Amino acid sequence: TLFITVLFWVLGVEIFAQKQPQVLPADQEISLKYGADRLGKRTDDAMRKFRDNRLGAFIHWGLYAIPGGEWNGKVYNGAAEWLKSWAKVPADEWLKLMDQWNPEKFNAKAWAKMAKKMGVKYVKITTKHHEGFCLWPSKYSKYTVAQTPYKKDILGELVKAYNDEGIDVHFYFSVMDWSHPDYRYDIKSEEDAVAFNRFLEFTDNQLKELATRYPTVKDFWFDGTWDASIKKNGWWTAHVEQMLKDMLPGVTINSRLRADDYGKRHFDSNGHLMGDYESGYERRLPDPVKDLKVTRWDWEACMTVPENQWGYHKDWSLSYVKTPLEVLERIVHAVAMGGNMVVNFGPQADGDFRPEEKELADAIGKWMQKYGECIYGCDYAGWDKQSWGYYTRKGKDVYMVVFNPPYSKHLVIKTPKGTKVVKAALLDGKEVAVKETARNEYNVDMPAKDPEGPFVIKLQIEENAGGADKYRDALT
Ligand SMILES: C[C@@H]1O/C(=N\OC(=O)Nc2ccccc2)[C@@H](O)[C@H](O)[C@@H]1O
Repeated sequence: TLFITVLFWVLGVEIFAQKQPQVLPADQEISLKYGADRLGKRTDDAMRKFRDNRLGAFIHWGLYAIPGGEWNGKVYNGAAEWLKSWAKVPADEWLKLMDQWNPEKFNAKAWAKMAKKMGVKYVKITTKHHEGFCLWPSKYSKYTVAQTPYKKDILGELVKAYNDEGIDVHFYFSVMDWSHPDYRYDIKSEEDAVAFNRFLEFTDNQLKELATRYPTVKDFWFDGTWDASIKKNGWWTAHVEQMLKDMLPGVTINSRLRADDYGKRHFDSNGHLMGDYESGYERRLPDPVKDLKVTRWDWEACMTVPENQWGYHKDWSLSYVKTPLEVLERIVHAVAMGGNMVVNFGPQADGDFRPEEKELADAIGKWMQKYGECIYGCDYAGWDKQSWGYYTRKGKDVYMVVFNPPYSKHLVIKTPKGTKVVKAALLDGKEVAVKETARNEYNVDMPAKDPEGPFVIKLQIEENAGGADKYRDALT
């Protein structure tokens, strides 16, 4: 009996183990059925709009906003949207929070106006987070807004309000669903496999429901896809990407959804990006000197204002809260490296925003109003990073976004070979002096009047300017 038991256990583990790729010479690619289906950046209009939008906002709103990080009198300093996990609350007890879901201050039009004033071009909304509570009246779950005192379709109200303001809507969707009895963290038995296949069908149905009910959605941002159960079902992640693209031509899909034949995530076993843009830069950014590889593909970063709070937490004193300037620098840093930035908001349970978030939206909006042309439609300039700040570029225009003015009063520029700086001016047209100091090196003067905050200088350049120059390299 023992032998049989061990045999079955070994077989079981063997059958449900993650497939491993054969090892090949480095230059040889392995054949994949569920790897990247495209090499290089997408060049269609829908992707161009995704890229040109550059600045987005995240909305993390769910039952977790009600307790706001506190459970049974204990405040947890972990991410508030994970409180169910920190406080070890059983799903049925957690979902009883639905009886209190009645955001009497919720006004979708006011949310959309706030986003418009902030200058975001898109908003990513948590349709369903890990807790399994749906902001839309899904017919595949009993844990939705329809079964709360609020009753109405919050997601539908938000999609209309944002779209009416000309703001694109993206859907955050957590595959991991703590409310669903068929969710599995791993597949270790036939029973696991049967249950999880039921779960994948349920998930397909919810995704088709979202795509059908809200056809103006421009993007699906998948999360909750790191468990072994998903990595062992790379085929399903490829199927979901294709299913949504068939239903909504042009829709964009993030890399975090995807796992290939061997469970490799984001980048397949041959190193190619899956999905339409990399979504690994969460609360961190690529280094502007060491990580220039990211300029080869589309990517989108997302960030929290406290150190790590996506959902509403009642006590922001528990961690460092970024100032508007620190948020702004991250936005510019992302665009300067060819990426998008999504700034997170965690609305209160009553449907209003906390004062810090309203002040942040206002401050960012004021800057974008004045300097947004160095963000929207801009990309990596390809020039060496300097200490005073960041370059962005749009066609022939190169922008200097200055965060750290030097005591020398000169902003040093090093241009690529064959590129000359012809003129430099503030965005109001006022010129600032440019002096060539060496081959491909210039000093740009700080403006006479201190801009009192991060500001932009627009450069007029001449590329492939040939001809000998007066400089001699040192003979070393
Ligand atoms: C945007 C955030 O996304 C999450 N998790 O993200 C990740 O786990 N990110 C991650 C994981 C591994 C590597 C890089 C990023 C969620 O758990 C969290 O509540 C929030 O919705």
